[in-house]
Amino acid sequence: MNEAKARELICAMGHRLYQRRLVHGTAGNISLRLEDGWLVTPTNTCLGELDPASISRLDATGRLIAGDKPSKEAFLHTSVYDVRPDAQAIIHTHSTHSVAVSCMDHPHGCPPIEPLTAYYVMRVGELALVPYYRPGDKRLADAVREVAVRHACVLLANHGPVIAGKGLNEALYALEELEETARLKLLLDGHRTKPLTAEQVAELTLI
Ligand SMILES: O=C(O)[C@@H](O)C(=O)COP(=O)(O)O
Ligand SMILES: [Zn+2]
Repeated sequence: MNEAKARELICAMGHRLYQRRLVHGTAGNISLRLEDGWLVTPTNTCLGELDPASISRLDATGRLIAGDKPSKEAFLHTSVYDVRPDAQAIIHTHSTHSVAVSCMDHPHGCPPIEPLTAYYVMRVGELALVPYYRPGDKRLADAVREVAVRHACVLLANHGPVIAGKGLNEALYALEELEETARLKLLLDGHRTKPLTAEQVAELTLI
């Protein structure tokens, strides 16, 4: 993709996330893969007010070659691109309901959100949970790398979601489905629920 166009797309996506209240303040970051590196949003920037010229341009080794200082999670984005050749875009947010679920005590080995609906399974698949590390910690990027091989959607404990997609729109739609299903999970708290069975999940495919 043409770099100028990619810069515009990142700014437009930041604006959409902000308008939809999926990000607030300066939380979250967005990246887009280029042929020889990638673009990532600058650190400490409001995603609703991005300037195309300030977007950080990193080369294939992760070195900054243009734009402002990159997101502190640039390593985390690289980890995902390294292990998911299909991923062209990544969105990380602190979307409220997803963060709420990320703060719950999940039994070891259980996904943080059960397969409550078919659409959740088709858009998000099985959500991986990564233990808490300080934002920007290299260990966080390493932990994400381990699970991103098998999971396009990852939830960082006490932090928020990281979503990889074939494009920015695909990542956004998965993020929105995750956020709405996290809300459903919280609404269902205290109610007897009946998630889909393994057989029902198996007949669904990610779209
Ligand atoms: O939670 C954090 O601090 C980061 O993961 C984040 O969301 C924003 O960091 P920058 O992209 O460095 O602004
Ligand atoms: Zn964050």
